[in-house]
Amino acid sequence: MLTGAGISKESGLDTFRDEGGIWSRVSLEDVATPDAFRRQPDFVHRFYNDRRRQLLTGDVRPNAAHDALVRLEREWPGEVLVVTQNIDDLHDRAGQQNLIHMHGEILKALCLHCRAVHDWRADMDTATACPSCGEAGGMRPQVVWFGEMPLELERIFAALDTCSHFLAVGTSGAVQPAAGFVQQARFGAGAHCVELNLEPSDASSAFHDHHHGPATEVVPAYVD
Ligand SMILES: CC(C)NC(=O)[C@H](Cc1c[nH]c2ccccc12)NC(=O)[C@H](CCCC/N=C(/NCCC(=O)O)S[C@H]1O[C@H](COP(=O)(O)OP(=O)(O)OC[C@H]2O[C@@H](n3cnc4c(N)ncnc43)[C@H](O)[C@@H]2O)[C@@H](O)[C@H]1O)NC(=O)OCc1ccccc1
Repeated sequence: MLTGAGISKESGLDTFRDEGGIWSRVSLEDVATPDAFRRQPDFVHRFYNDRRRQLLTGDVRPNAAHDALVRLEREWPGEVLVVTQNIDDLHDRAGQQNLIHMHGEILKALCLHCRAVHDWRADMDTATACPSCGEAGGMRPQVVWFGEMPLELERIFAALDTCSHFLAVGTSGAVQPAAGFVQQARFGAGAHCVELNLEPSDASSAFHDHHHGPATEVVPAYVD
């Protein structure tokens, strides 16, 4: 199972490429690359502080699509792996167990001095000190930026090589290597591939079946 920003849209979190999406307000080169963080760390911190605060406001919570994937996992214990491109914690809060955040988590922080990773719910800036080494100026959100290696790719590729079903939920298929997972599942493992998305994605042609509509409708309908 691969999920993207579309699964969290109905929980009140913006997607990236849709009308009025995040990348229509700010360019990814200015906030989601290592170079941007070197050039303008305070601007990057403000971007992630805003998204972290939005996630922690009470009215953003898992929706019926997140809950349906938890039911699927309970129905097929040990058989379901959810790989999310999302840095929010909605799958975690819904109770998903076998879950990989391949692009990191906004509620975690990484220290560039000592490489420690900490749970993080507060704002962060260039003066923030690392709870482990005490150094300031090296704290960054534990998220994967463009040009950086996604997390747990070995575990993901191993699952893609052996899966019988591959479902993609709420993703545009615009970003690699995630956008290529369907080809790997279909042609590497012979998996049956299903797209659950508001509209056809850039990778639509690689899927056997398509169920287009809001995630809170098409995911429970497919799972139950
Ligand atoms: C822009 C793109 C061309 N760039 C890339 O793909 C680059 C590589 C690259 C550079 N130049 C290239 C040129 C050609 C090809 C590739 C490249 N990729 C990388 O740099 C990656 C790292 C990329 C990670 C960047 N970080 C993110 N996020 C975390 C940060 C943050 O969040 O701030 S990416 C971010 O955008 C990606 C796409 O977003 P989606 O989740 O799909 O959201 P989007 O808005 O696009 O679409 C929403 C969809 O939902 C649908 N929808 C909307 N509402 C609903 C609804 N209600 N219900 C259902 N569906 C809905 C919409 O219809 C739509 O289809 C996600 O991965 C997301 O995490 N690293 C890497 O390649 O390392 C080396 C490597 C090489 C080989 C093997 C391994 C490693």
